[in-house]
Amino acid sequence: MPSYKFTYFPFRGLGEPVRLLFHLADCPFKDERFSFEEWGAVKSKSPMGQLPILGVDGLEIPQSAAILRYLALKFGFAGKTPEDRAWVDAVVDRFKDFFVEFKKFLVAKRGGKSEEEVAKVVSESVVPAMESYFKLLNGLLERSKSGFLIGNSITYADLVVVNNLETLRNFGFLNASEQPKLTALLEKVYSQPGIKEYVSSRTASDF
Ligand SMILES: N[C@@H](CCC(=O)N[C@@H](CS)C(=O)NCC(=O)O)C(=O)O
Repeated sequence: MPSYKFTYFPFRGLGEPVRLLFHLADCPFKDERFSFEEWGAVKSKSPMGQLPILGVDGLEIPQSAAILRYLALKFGFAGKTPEDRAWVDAVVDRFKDFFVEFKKFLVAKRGGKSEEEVAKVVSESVVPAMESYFKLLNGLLERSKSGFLIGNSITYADLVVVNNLETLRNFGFLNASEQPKLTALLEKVYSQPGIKEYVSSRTASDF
């Protein structure tokens, strides 16, 4: 088995789905978490100037979605058919579209903007983007026989979506009574062997 090292910051962000995938697959890896200072010292030598980065026997692979797709194909969580794999990629790409809008909220909130400015970002960017994104996810779950987003078993699309749903829940954008299907997906993914133990022991982070 290759030696895996996964490097990201000490929060969930774009890195946590990869950590969840390693735990789901029960595959050992070095979970390296850089402070911003540690990252600053090595950023210029990194492949694309950003984290996360996956090390595989010394080879560095950047970009969260590329890392997830690479590992999920190896571990069997990328979708069982070519069509399912295409839809898994499509859902992750759709998440990225949503995240462009949602990130505006995180930047405003963490950048010390006033309550009014944050509220403007929420009403102009987050709420409209969330409506269409949630509509897609609910539609997939309505048609799903497995309770997962695509096909008959868990895929890395579920991990990406659920990690972000937790962030949305932490900031008050998701509640169980309004979004029962999305909440059920979150609970189903978090109850998977490997993930369940990891989630119950990890350090909580808002995002
Ligand atoms: N498209 C990239 C985005 C990566 C990204 O935005 N990384 C941020 C943290 S979430 C980062 O490295 N920030 C520090 C920096 O740019 O120096 C991916 O999905 O991996």
